Amino acid sequence: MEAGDIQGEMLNKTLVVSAPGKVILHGEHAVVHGKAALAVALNLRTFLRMSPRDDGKIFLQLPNIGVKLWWDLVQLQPLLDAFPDRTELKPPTPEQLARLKEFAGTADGPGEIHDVATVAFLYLYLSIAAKSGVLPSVELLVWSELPTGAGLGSSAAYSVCLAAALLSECSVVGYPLGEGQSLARWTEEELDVINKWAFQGEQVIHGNPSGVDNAVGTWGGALRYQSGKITPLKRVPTLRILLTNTKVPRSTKALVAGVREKLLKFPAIMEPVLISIDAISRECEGVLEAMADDSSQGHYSVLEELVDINQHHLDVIGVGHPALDRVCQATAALGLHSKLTGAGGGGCAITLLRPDTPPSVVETAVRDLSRCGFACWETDIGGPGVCAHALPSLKADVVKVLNGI
Ligand SMILES: Nc1ncnc2c1ncn2[C@@H]1O[C@H](COP(=O)(O)OP(=O)(O)O)[C@@H](O)[C@H]1O
Ligand SMILES: C[C@@](O)(CCOP(=O)(O)O)CC(=O)O
Ligand SMILES: [Mg+2]
Repeated sequence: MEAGDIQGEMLNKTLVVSAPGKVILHGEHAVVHGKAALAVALNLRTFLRMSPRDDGKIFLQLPNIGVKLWWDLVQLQPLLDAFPDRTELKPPTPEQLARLKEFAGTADGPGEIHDVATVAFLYLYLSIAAKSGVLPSVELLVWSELPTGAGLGSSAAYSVCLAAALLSECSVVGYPLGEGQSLARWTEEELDVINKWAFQGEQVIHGNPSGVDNAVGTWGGALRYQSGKITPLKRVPTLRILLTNTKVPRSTKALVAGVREKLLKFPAIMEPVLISIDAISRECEGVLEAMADDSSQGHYSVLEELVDINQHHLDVIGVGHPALDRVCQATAALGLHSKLTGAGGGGCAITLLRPDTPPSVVETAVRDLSRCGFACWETDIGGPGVCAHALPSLKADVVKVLNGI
């Protein structure tokens, strides 16, 4: 395909999309090895604004990580050789990734975080261009309320936003926002397409993702995920969750690779731990369902025990961290129960609160955890998946960032 040789149809208007982060209640890491995970959408989102240009250039701005790049379409066009239009989506090959990394020229740049985000963008842009026959000249700005690299699925929210916007721009899916609407969602079939492409972005960022994070980013709400099968949890009670970001940096890709190594080294020891984590997810799902009809306090004791057991398991598979231990200890001193969430090794922990946990206990927990240098807040869960927005309908601070102010 030549840069000027447009075969497909372009949408050619400004798109604004958002996707939520997530909290994994149970099943992180085990889900990479075919076990079940329970995950819920967070009320913190990633936003993307994409506008057409008429100068044959592509601009990419990622203010969370200080990336500001641009390319000419004629520079990108030769890279399409590495992206044959396949009907079936295949994982990125090491050759494709090496070529994109070399092209992005980030080898002597500010490091892994920037490389990965840029290469994930280029990978999705070029694969969708190869599929649709459209190589659009656009400027993109992606900004997130989520901390990046902290276990709350920022990589998946980033991939979901890119997939939704690029697929819409190249008319692989429709753009659902009509005239006068402030918010709209794609059809179930289109969401399925967006989710599959977002998984490709996660493969670039994580190496070997399970797909749970992009599923929550796409569908929102609460779901059970196992080996690609997404089951919405319809009867989840309103859970109160305290989130703590230890601010210890870590990479999901490295942690997932570490667990795989341990599993290969000690299969007879590690596989039973993963089986037990799977059983915890199933037990938790049963309890959550029972709570929809009966809100007795006994259910909370079981949920708390499951949190404690799983935290120990996650330590055993090597994804704990002293900072996460401090969260568990500080909250245990107040009778609360915590576990890491996401890839661990630092990043975030969740603390389960009961409906009647007194405000004074929550305030003390927040104070104690803040004194450790952690960020800590009570959060809402179960928000919507990927959405298209009219820019003026978003919160003023988000509009400001998306306008590049
Ligand atoms: N808003 C964003 N802007 C740019 N890159 C992002 C953004 N959110 C996530 N990323 C990419 O995802 C990576 C973090 O992914 P990961 O290690 O899986 O952590 P998590 O998904 O838990 O936040 C970042 O290093 C960056 O490359
Ligand atoms: C560890 C894992 O289960 C979740 C990773 O989540 P996060 O990138 O830390 O937000 C990996 C995966 O499911 O792909
Ligand atoms: Mg991630």
